[in-house]
Amino acid sequence: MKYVLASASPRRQELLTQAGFSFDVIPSAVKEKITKDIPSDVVMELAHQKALDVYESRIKDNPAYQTEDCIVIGADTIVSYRGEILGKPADNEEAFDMLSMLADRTHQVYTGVTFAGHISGKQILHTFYEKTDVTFYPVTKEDLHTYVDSGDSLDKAGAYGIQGAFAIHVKGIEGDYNNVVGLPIARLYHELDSILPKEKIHYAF
Ligand SMILES: Cc1cn([C@H]2C[C@H](O)[C@@H](COP(=O)(O)OP(=O)(O)OP(=O)(O)O)O2)c(=O)[nH]c1=O
Repeated sequence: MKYVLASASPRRQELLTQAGFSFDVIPSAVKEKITKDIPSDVVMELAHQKALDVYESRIKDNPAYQTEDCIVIGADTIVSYRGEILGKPADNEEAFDMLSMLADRTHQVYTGVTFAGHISGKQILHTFYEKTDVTFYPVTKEDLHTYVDSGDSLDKAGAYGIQGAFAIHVKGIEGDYNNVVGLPIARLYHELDSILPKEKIHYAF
């Protein structure tokens, strides 16, 4: 079994490696197009676009991937607060505004995941999402500025990384921590398990 991660995110690569998978990395260059408006649909739509883009442009007709079963994994993460969808902030000002809105409240983090590939000659296309609730303590303006000025916000949905310095403001979470970081690895394993014969899921441990 060959796995391909359709992502440039170092966090997703780390999580998949930690879980014992070996895989190639082929980031998707697809121009993401949102046509849905509820968060779970948006992340599934974007994960689908990323996985399918890599599968169709780099895998499907590539002889190097024809001799074996292959699954491309695409993922997308967004933050949602009261129906508003927050992706990556455009600049520090937007990052500050996002974090001001999220401070002292509970918001949701959604990650969508798509498997696109071929197993025993049959096409596979499978998508799911996972949701985690995250609650922040109240955060002073000064602390928000310090964090945003560190530059950690810009490549992250909702303008924070739970795995970094912003962890000091996280009061609690309900659900899968890894889902917030960008890949719900336990759900991913169980979804693979639900669509593949057990002997086909090759991982290191
Ligand atoms: C909320 C949160 C998000 N993030 C990250 C995960 C994702 O990398 C990023 C959301 O952007 P995405 O568009 O989901 O992913 P990406 O652009 O980083 O990578 P690719 O499209 O190539 O797969 O935010 C954290 O690292 N920590 C957090 O606490």
